Amino acid sequence: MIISEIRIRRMEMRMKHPFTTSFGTMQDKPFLLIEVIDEEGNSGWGESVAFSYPWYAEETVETNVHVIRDILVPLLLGKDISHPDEVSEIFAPIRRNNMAKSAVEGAVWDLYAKRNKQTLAEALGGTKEKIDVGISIGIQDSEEQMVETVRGFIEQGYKRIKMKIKPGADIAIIRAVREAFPNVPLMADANSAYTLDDIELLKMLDDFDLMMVEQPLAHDDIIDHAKLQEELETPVCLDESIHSLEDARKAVELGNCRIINVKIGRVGGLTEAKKIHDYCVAKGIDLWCGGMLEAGIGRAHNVALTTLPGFTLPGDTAGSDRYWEEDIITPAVEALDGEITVPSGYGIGYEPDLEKMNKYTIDEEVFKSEETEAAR
Ligand SMILES: O=C(O)CCC(=O)c1ccccc1C(=O)O
Ligand SMILES: [Mg+2]
Repeated sequence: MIISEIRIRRMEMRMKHPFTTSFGTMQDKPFLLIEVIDEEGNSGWGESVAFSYPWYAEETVETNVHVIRDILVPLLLGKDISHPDEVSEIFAPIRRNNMAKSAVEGAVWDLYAKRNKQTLAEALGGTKEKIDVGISIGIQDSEEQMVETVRGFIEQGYKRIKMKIKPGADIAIIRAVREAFPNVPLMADANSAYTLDDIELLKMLDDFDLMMVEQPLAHDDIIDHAKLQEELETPVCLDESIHSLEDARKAVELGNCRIINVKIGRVGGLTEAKKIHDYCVAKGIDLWCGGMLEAGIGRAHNVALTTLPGFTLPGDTAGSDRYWEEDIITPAVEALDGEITVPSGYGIGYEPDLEKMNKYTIDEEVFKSEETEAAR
């Protein structure tokens, strides 16, 4: 397939509720959608998961616009691609900028699956018809409020509860939730808010039968987490530290974690995510698919990835209604009793709703290959 046209759409949506992590609070969500069009006029869609502020990773919406427009589009436009894996090879000389790469590569995966009359899940080698999902809950104002918020999501059927924690909002909150719900699968995500100096506090996590603690230490660490894991019964899960298969291999070989949260954007795309999957299956490391508060396109990609058999634990891919008044795909992603039914349509399997998309579009830049321009 020939990559004839690439479009960058700047979007701006507002989440229903603010989301608070150890870094701060988010509610407005600017992001990018990438549409890749082939010589037959088929299109595939990808979403950049970069935020407007570089608190989670170094990329931002603006760095993604620059890297996609000025570097990735010129590398890809007009190329004849037989498989999306070739996109990561074409992008390999560019260091990092994984969310930018992933947004473009994801659109090519969707396009490829559509051309092959396959679901994206099938194109990736996925096997599940339904996926188990959990929920990620931001830091709340009080223990009571956290308990009530957790109660609401348990009633909706979510299969595991993740709570954000930070110094000063950790043990007491976890204890309150565990006492209220003795049997619910529970975990905590620190988004790098602790250091090894906090080891005595972190060891207290072992009292609450948590499934795991996610990224307790520095975002760029793969040494101290091993020291921590030695001291903890609770499994450590890495999120921010893992950008590639190589990072995953080093983390596992050093004993940094027993579980990995895979985010497509953070690792540079579906091809790399699949490599991490295959490695972790071989090593017996549990996986789950993380979230970046995505709108429909990114959410659909997460659903497809989660159908791979190594995604053994419920992920953060909740239903669209947890985030948005209205999503930009039809149907919206629906979580029923903690499960999402994988759609059967080709590609991502959800239709982009252009009317709704346009409503939240700030602007669009269109790039056409020379052949496409000449044919007009
Ligand atoms: O519901 C979601 O999409 C995941 C929410 C979440 O935990 C999160 C949201 C934004 C940035 C980082 C993280 C994280 O997993 O650390
Ligand atoms: Mg996390």
